[in-house]
Amino acid sequence: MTPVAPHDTTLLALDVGNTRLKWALYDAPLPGARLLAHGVQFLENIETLAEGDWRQLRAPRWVLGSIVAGAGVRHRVEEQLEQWDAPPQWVVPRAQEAGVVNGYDHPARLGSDRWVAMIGARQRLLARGQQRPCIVVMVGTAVTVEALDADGHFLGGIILPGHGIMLRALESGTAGLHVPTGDVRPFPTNTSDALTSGGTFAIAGAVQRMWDNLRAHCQQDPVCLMTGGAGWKMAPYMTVPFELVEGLIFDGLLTIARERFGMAAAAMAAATPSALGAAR
Ligand SMILES: Nc1ncnc2c1ncn2[C@@H]1O[C@H](COP(=O)(O)OP(=O)(O)OP(=O)(O)O)[C@@H](O)[C@H]1O
Ligand SMILES: CC(C)(CO)[C@@H](O)C(=O)NCCC(=O)O
Ligand SMILES: [K+]
Repeated sequence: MTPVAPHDTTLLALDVGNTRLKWALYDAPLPGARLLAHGVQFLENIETLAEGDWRQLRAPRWVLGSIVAGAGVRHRVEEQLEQWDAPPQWVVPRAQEAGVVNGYDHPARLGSDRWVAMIGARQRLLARGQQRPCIVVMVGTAVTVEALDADGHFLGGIILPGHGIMLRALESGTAGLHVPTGDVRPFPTNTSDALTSGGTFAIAGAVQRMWDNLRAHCQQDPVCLMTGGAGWKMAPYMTVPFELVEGLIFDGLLTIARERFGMAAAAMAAATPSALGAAR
């Protein structure tokens, strides 16, 4: 096992989705921490991490992650982390955390990625003084659209198939549809364009609907933050004002990390001022 330096405050943050694992190493468990290294790996290739991307990595003091893949994947990720002395903590959605109140019927049954992204979104809005209703869109294997009111109450959200799953479902459920990539057009006139546009409009339309629902509920225009690996593909076709933000899940993990490890990190930083810098 690689020992951690006594005053090291590094955090390894993990976002394990249904297709890919995304990781980021930060110099401190705080929003705005310096990013030291990051990467992404398809779930099939998790076994290569310890001997590959993570081989030369500075040993993290803490490991905090969101995971929505199954127990088998979690176990395989944990095996890759064994080289370090930091047992991973996996976020389980609570009734409330970091300024977000969880309106789910069974709070722990909410996907941890959805919870963490909402905490990241809330932190981002508050950091710039915007206390407004917020729609959080994540575009990945699945698509989720969450609604938060101006006080940080998660009112509820929707889950829909991602673009890839929609098209594969059509391909396997019909005789006449295959899945060549087409273009998004207002009035598609061939099968490829019809499929590609259908998937894109389904996502954009779902976001519009949730935005309308939230505006009607709050009597105020919501902010819409969109994240996820395929967010940029949706950007040209959105019908509500939105911001594309990279790494909302990592913002959320840093915010949760501050609550869990911030005190310990501050104490270490006080012992060695150079470790964190005077600004923090
Ligand atoms: N044109 C498109 N518009 C919207 N989404 C698309 C488009 N093309 C592909 N996608 C979706 O993007 C997903 C791939 O994005 P990416 O690999 O970044 O997902 P991810 O965020 O890593 O997923 P997860 O976190 O669930 O593992 C595919 O699953 C597919 O559904
Ligand atoms: C919906 C997904 C697949 C999105 O990644 C994930 O958040 C998940 O598995 N959620 C659990 C069920 C729920 O959120 O209600
Ligand atoms: K995801």
